[in-house]
Amino acid sequence: MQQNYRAGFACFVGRPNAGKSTLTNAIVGQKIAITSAKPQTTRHTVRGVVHRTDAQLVLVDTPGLHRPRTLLGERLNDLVRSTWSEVDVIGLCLPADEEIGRGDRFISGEIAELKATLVAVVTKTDLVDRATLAKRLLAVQELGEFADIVPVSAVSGEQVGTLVDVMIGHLPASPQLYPDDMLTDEPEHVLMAELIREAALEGVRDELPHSIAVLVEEVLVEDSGLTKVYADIYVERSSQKAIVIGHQASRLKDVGTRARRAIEDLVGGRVYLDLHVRVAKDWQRDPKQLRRLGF
Ligand SMILES: Nc1nc2c(ncn2[C@@H]2O[C@H](COP(=O)(O)OP(=O)(O)OP(=O)(O)O)[C@@H](O)[C@H]2O)c(=O)[nH]1
Repeated sequence: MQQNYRAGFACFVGRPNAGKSTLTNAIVGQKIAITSAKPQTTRHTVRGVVHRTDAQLVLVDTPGLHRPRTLLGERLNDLVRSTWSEVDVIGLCLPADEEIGRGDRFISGEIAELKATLVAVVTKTDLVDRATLAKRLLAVQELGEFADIVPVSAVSGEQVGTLVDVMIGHLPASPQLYPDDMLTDEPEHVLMAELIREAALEGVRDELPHSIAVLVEEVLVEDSGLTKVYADIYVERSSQKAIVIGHQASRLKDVGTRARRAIEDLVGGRVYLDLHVRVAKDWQRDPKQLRRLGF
C-alpha cells in the first residue's frame, strides 16, 4: 500500500434544492446526473470517483430523508441512515441565498450522531454578496458541530477544489478502492452500469433486488459517432439468470432496449449495447468480486 494514501466514501445531504446534484457534478466533472434509482433498492449509487495520486474520493448518492409518516417512510429513513453510517464524510449543503430553516435543522440533528465527519457546505455563494455570506457562515457555525465549513459555488467553480481537498483530508488511510482503469476520468462507465442495472431490475425488483450487479467492460466510440458498450449483468445463481433473460430471451431484449435508450440520452448519440448475463456465484459475499463490480 502506498504510504499516506487515503480513500473513502462521501455523500452530500441537504434539503431539496440545496444544490447537491450540481455540486456533485461539478466535482466529478460530469454534466448529467441520472435520476437516482428507486430508493428501495438504492444502496451506494456511485456518482463518481475523484482520483488523486494520493487519494480516492468516492461520491455516493443517498435517497432523501423524509419526516416519516408511514411504515414505508420509516423503512426508507432506516435505509438512509444505514447509508449515512457507511460513509466517511458527509457534506451538509446549505444554500447561501436562503436562511437556515427547519429542514436544515432537522437534517443537521439527524446526522449529528453519526461516526462520519461532518462538513458544512455553504452552496451557491455566487448568488450573495460578501456580507450575506458572512452572516450565513456565522449562522452555520451555530447550527452544529462541523469539522469544517466551506463556502462554494458549483456554478462559478469557486472553492470546488478546496472542498475536495477538505473532504479528502477527512478520509481514512486506506488502499485504493477502485481500479483507476475502470473509473478514472470515466464516471460514464459507472453511470452506464447504473442505467443497465436499473433496466435489469425493472419488474423483478421484488424477486432479486440485491442480486444484480452490472460491469461495463468496454466502451468504444467509432468515427461514425456510434458508441459501443459491452457490459455484463451479474447474478448470483442460474435460476436468477433465467429470470433476467426471460422466455426466449424476451426480457433481456426489453432490458437491452430500455438501457440502450437511457445510455443514448446520457451520451447524446447512437448506442450499440452488447449485454451478457453471467453467474458470479455469491458475488455479494466475495470482497474481490464486490470491488470488481463497483461496490
Ligand atoms: N447560482 C447558482 N445556482 C446553483 C448552484 N448550485 C445549484 N444551483 C441551482 O439550484 C437549483 C437546485 O440545485 P440541485 O443541484 O438540483 O439541488 P439538489 O440539492 O440536488 O436538489 P434535490 O434534487 O431537489 O434534492 C438548480 O436550479 C441549480 O441550477 C450554484 O453554485 N450557483
